[in-house]
Amino acid sequence: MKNTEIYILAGFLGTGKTTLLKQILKLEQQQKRKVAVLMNELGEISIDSDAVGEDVPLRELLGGCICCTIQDKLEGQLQGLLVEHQPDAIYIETTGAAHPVEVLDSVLSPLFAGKIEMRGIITTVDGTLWAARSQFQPQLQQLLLEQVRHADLILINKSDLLSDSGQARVSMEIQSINPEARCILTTYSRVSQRELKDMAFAPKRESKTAHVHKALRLGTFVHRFQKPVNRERFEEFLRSLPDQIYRIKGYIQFSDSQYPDLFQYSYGTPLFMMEYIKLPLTIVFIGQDIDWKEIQLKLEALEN
Ligand SMILES: Nc1nc2c(ncn2[C@@H]2O[C@H](COP(=O)(O)OP(=O)(O)OP(=O)(O)O)[C@@H](O)[C@H]2O)c(=O)[nH]1
Repeated sequence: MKNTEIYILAGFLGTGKTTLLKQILKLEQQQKRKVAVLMNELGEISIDSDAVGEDVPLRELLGGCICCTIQDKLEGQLQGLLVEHQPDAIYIETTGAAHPVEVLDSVLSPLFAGKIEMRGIITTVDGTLWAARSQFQPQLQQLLLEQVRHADLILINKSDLLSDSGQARVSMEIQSINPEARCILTTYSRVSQRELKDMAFAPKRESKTAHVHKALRLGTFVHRFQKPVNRERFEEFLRSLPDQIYRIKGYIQFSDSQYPDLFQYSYGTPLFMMEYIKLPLTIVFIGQDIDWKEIQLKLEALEN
């Protein structure tokens, strides 16, 4: 039997990993390959699991990052997927705060020797975020760098939001940091089967494996809305948020709508998508050094 291919999807919060996973699952389905997904999220609840169809075996690691607190659990979940499903490939979507090498370390455990073939690390980079990275604190800049440095395939995503000269500049910078990786400009993480097939795994030896994201002091907060909220007031709330809230996702219902919206927010940009089914109105926040009590009070005020 062929070894199960393993792919690690890395990249900072909101850069397009789940969008990429959806694309890949579609490509794999066309090839009629059997795949499984292991999804790690910092928050205690998963929003992205809906991205994976019911026919794809999915294991979730919630409430921590593979690369430190839940390394053992990753091994257990991976083992479970291998034994129960014997898939052709397993895609591991890491939290945006994960250091790719530390995730790689857990995958390359002797437990899986002879069972898996490590195919590579795919890193998604938000082109606009990269272009503005000098404004971020050093630990975050370091994490973005490490995610690029250790990738085998790099998607410079959200290229629709970059000018032509911006695309050229970001591509050149990223390629010079990691000349061995294939680097492509994408929108909505669109890759071809060929680009995935051509990827060659090449572990990079020297690395700063410090728990970069611990220094980032990222925290998560979950809020469950008890009732619909006013749209304008919610938008006002978003505008009042500190820049260090990197990511929000979840479901929200507005008082002028019959159904909830899937809500995505990365670096100040909100996106709403109507969902035509009733869903638990839960949203997850990820940010750095945030006074979550204050956020909670503001959210509760929206419901009054
Ligand atoms: N304009 C634009 N938006 C994009 C692109 N790719 C993804 N997005 C949007 O960016 C947001 C984040 O995308 P995700 O795929 O959820 O990002 P992620 O890396 O999985 O996020 P986390 O799981 O929170 O780390 C979503 O609202 C996407 O629709 C792109 O190429 N252009």
